[in-house]
Amino acid sequence: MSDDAPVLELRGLEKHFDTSTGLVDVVRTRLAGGDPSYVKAVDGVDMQLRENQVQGVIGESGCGKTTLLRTLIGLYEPTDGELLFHGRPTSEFTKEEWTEFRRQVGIVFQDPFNSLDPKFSVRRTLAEPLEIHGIDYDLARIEEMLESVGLTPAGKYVGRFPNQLSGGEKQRVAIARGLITEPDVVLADEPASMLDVSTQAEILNLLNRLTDEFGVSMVYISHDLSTVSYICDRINVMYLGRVVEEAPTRRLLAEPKHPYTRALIQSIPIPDPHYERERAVIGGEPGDPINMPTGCRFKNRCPERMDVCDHTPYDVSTEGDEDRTVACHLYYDHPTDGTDASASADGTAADGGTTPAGGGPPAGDHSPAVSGTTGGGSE
Ligand SMILES: Nc1ncnc2c1ncn2[C@@H]1O[C@H](COP(=O)(O)OP(=O)(O)OP(=O)(O)O)[C@@H](O)[C@H]1O
Repeated sequence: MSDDAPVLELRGLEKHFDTSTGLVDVVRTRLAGGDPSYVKAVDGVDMQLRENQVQGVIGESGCGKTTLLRTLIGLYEPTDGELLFHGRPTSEFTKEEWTEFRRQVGIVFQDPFNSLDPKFSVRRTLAEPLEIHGIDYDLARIEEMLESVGLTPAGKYVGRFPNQLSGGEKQRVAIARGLITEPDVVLADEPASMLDVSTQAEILNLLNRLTDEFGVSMVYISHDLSTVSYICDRINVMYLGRVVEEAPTRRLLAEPKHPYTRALIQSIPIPDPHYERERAVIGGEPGDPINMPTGCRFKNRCPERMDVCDHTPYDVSTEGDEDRTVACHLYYDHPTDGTDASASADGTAADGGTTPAGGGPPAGDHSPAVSGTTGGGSE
């Protein structure tokens, strides 16, 4: 495995679900001359998780976050694309490599109330992954781990069962379980969302500290931009199965590019009654992941929709400095004669004359088109 490769890398990862309910359904669809329909839950995601980095994935319900996480864990086989761990494609893993992968990738689930086995004491909960992976341990190792997650004195907790723990304590046990095999990566699925606000803050602070202390990288998924912003180094904004913007957290918050990201940021509540801000409303419904809209998937809800958005899928731009990407036509020059705008991504047909639908200002008034853009959409 390559040393300078990202810990985890996704290349065009896809996970589509067949919506046919059974053989009869498939035969009926075929007889009617149709093809089976698929839910494109994850539809071409690229991401790199570097050592000691925390990558956030944010998006509203149904955008594909959980499916992405389950595919990363290996619970779902990708429909297409590749998942690489330390530079090696998981599709080539041997049985032994999968076992090692499972040791190296810890998971913290959203619901601490259901993710712990009610019949297992805290001691057994932490001992189980060590035993599965044939790692020698003693009680001191378990107690040390409990102390690390703030369950002190550890002796008070080892013999307890989940029903004797508060929600926050349960989540600390779940985090301890995720870290006890000393993984390289932790995948966290909204680990604070089911806890009360003060406990949420404690769990976020704990994760922040532990990723530093244990030197682990983390993918943190949530629908809540404020928690993601708090804990993540970089943020991936996901919409209908795709990442539409990726940037370092600070840059994404200070200068969001994609209209969807801007709306997400404007909808974060500010706990100050004297502060007035125009709250963004993301009108309309997200598109249907079975019948994806042609062109841009966000177009029906986008306040900056242009003609080109109707027929050409997202382009991806690295905005010149290679440190962030945005998949939006606002960052390209486009021809005005209706030809496929993806041709402009290489700069050959650029004219800068983008005309927003509905008579709005030209795209350049919002964000000038940039050079150094990469290829067109892939639909
Ligand atoms: N096993 C499945 N079979 C068919 N469709 C599925 C399956 N799992 C998820 N989906 C669909 O895939 C899309 C993405 O779902 P997913 O749960 O990944 O989104 P999400 O962003 O995690 O949403 P939430 O925040 O509500 O959990 C949804 O349209 C969902 O209905």
